[in-house]
Amino acid sequence: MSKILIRGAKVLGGEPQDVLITDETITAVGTDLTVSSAEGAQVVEAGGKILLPGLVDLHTHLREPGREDSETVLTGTRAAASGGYTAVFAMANTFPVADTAGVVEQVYRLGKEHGYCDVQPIGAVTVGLEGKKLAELGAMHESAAGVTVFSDDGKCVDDAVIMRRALEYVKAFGGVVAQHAQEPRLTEGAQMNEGVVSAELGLGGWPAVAEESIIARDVLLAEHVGSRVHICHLSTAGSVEIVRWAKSRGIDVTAEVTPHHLLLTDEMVRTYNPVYKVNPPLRTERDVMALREALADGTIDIVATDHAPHPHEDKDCEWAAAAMGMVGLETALSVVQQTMVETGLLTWADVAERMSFAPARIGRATGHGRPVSVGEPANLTLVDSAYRGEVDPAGFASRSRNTPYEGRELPGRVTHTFLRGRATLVDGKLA
Ligand SMILES: NC(=O)N[C@@H](CC(=O)O)C(=O)O
Repeated sequence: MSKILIRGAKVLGGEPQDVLITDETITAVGTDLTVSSAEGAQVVEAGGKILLPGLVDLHTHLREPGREDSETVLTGTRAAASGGYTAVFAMANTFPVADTAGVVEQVYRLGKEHGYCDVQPIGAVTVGLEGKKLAELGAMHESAAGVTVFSDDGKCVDDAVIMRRALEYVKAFGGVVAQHAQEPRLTEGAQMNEGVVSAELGLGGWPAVAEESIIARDVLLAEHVGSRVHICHLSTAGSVEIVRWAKSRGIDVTAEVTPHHLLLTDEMVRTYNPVYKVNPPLRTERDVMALREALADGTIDIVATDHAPHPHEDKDCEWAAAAMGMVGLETALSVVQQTMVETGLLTWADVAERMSFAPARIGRATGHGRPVSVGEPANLTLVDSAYRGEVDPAGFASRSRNTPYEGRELPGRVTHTFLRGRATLVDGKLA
């Protein structure tokens, strides 16, 4: 029997408590466990630190199979553990595409084998992400991977009939379609947010309406068929308004925002540094403020990283040729601390809701996003919120280094992560 005592941590940011883990389970939570049941336990001194439920990322690109030069299930789940995650949902835009039971089972098994973080594969909505023909959604759901989230992320399911059918199909087993909202015709040749900066730089603009028009259509489709839709990476103030309206109407919609859309704006593109090139693009200060407010008031349900690793050669080139995407697993919590907690918009308990409880609910991740209480699986994250330090990508566990935060000071550091009672991260080092 293995026992770990986490001593004096502020559980969800509240009063200091001791938390006892026995094997895989939380077996005691209280103010002084040292004398009683905790005898013989290995002690983790956590005075002043915040204890959260293990984080859950609904939007991670692990790249395996096919682009192991940028990330693998092993390196990606090590990055996840470093960032405090105990479960990640792996996007389907791999090579081959995760559009069959075979591919999703492979990704699922790799996650289990490596043991750093649970991997829940996301299945493609359409065969080959081509938007033409529904993939085998039922077979992926019934496979060992038990897929519940389907997405063509990287591409939009732009055909309204295909989207309708997908929504109808997943309804039968309580699944959800996660839409990458990007009207393709409106974003042909787009390189950055359409606005003042794109006009000045002479780069192809990506209008907000390309995102908003798809969200408007899809919440109406979800209402029409009585199904559940999730909107990936909201990036505009208008998208927030549409989701707010849909929720007020009782439509079953959930939405995510990435850490980078809570912090960075299209002003960064003036550097022409492709590290800032991402899909959806960085928007304006007004959008950033609307996204923060929406995450605070619950219009946006969760923070999801959209961790999109790319090798050096795909990013270290001219803007137009560069791949889109940023890594995010290892900096997400720090960015949320800076933009949402230190601004007074969220408490740590709210962070637990938006980065663990709610994503686990949306994706039906069994055993994750559970309260820190007796009898629950010990999936936990310990955060030193007082820490201040510059981001050094050389220390990343991810195989890729395409972070927009290199050299930037960010607050907070995950010191320990526990996956079912086993430490995957100890004192900031992978176990
Ligand atoms: N978010 C990104 O900028 N990139 C994603 C896919 C995508 O959404 O384009 C990727 O897979 O690299």
